[in-house]
Amino acid sequence: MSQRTDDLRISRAQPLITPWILQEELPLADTQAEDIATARRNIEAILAGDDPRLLVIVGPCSVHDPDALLDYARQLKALCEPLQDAIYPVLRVYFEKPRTVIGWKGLINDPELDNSFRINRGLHLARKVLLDVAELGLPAASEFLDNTFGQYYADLVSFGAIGARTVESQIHRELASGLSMPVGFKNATNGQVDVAIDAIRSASHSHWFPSLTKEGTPAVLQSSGNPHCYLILRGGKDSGPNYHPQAVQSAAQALAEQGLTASLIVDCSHGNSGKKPEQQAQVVANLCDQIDQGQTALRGVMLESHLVGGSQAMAPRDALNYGQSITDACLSLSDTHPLLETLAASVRRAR
Ligand SMILES: O=C[C@H](O)[C@H](O)COP(=O)(O)O
Ligand SMILES: C=C(OP(=O)(O)O)C(=O)O
Repeated sequence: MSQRTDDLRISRAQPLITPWILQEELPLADTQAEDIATARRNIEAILAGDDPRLLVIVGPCSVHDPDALLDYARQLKALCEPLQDAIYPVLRVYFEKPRTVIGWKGLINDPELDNSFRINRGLHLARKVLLDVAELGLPAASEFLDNTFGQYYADLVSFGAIGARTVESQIHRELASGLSMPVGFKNATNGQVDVAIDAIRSASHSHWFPSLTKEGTPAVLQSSGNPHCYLILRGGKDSGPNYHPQAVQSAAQALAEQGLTASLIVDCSHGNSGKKPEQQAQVVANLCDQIDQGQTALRGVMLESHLVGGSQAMAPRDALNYGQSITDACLSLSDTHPLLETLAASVRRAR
């Protein structure tokens, strides 16, 4: 045999379920499909400035325990009911975690949290969680990281995010150009905002790119371009937080200079909180001042919040605290509630 030159570093290959089979097993009911289409339209209207409410994307950094997520979702929904005239809550349901170096990559990649990497089970669980969230009547937001996993669950997502680590990736811009929901692009981890604006411009165009059909066949897809792409300010390593009035105004201006809607979402966590969950409250207070002062470009906020505040180290499933993050530290839901009320009060005053 001649010298082998291929797959030298692939030690295993396992079958992957097809999107079609997963969707057949876990179908989206007509009522929930209507709800998701309505939620996407509502989010688009808010971000376009046609609906005066504030988009609030709130929930755990990542889903590791579907029961705890659903528990959180039920409680969040009840807390937001009296605030519905002013804020539009969307649950963070994040399954794909982009890591700075290494670490648990989320429920799809390793659903048992034990390095067994049962990805078929992870896809199954992710779809089931999203169906349960849809049945509760809450729209879901999720980050798309793998460029094929969306085929398994994007039909259940009302807001998509492209993260700070992939905002400059052409593959992710192509993916966003074909997604059926509004998409937010984070500024880069170093704080650069212009790359996210480039991403919005790129994703608004049609692209041809390789992907997977629902039947699981490799295919070249042509997208039509996504006209509902928006900027998410999340702060950065080099330039620090970017939620304060000057940063928001300058981002709004940079968008307008490119002929884009001056509309943005501020992520109160990540680089804007230095990953200290309690700092999210200060960011919210500052954003409320900006809303009070008539900053209309500010149309959404993102909060990382779970049943229990803080975070815990990865451990076997039965040794974990219920309802506490195993990725970034979160605010507790009880500490999140007053922030939601404050945001709603500001929106009512200003709009
Ligand atoms: O949102 C989650 C994290 O900030 C992101 O996945 C990076 O995490 P890491 O720096 O701990 O790898
Ligand atoms: C990974 C995330 O954020 P960022 O891309 O801003 O680091 C996230 O929102 O989970």
